[in-house]
Amino acid sequence: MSFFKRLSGLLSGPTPEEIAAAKTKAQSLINENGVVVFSKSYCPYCAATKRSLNKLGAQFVLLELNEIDDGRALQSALQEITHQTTVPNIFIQQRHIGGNSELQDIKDELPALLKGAGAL
Ligand SMILES: N[C@@H](CCC(=O)N[C@@H](CS)C(=O)NCC(=O)O)C(=O)O
Repeated sequence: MSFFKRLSGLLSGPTPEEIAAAKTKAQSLINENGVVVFSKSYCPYCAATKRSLNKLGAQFVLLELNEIDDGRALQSALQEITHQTTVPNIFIQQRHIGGNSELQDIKDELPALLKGAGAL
């Protein structure tokens, strides 16, 4: 992508077409994987989520939205799908868990959920 297209995207935000494409991508990722975490690499809540999942030895698909071209479009798409505006945005076996707080709230049932999702 050209520098100017990237800069104009940063200033104006994602287009409806970009959000629609991101929605399809997010939904496919969610449908095709046991555990998906939409994250930002500098986010402390995301770090806590990744730490918890890694501690249990879980396999998960991780997207660092601040590091990919369609990250902002994906965040808007996720907002439309889940009504959640923040990261981490976590899915286990196609179920929307929520953010890190919600993940920590279900810590006790997490190993069973992860096993059911084929992530352990
Ligand atoms: N209660 C939420 C807090 C998450 C949160 O505040 N995340 C920040 C990043 S550290 C966020 O998404 N801010 C808005 C943004 O980055 O667009 C959780 O436990 O996941």
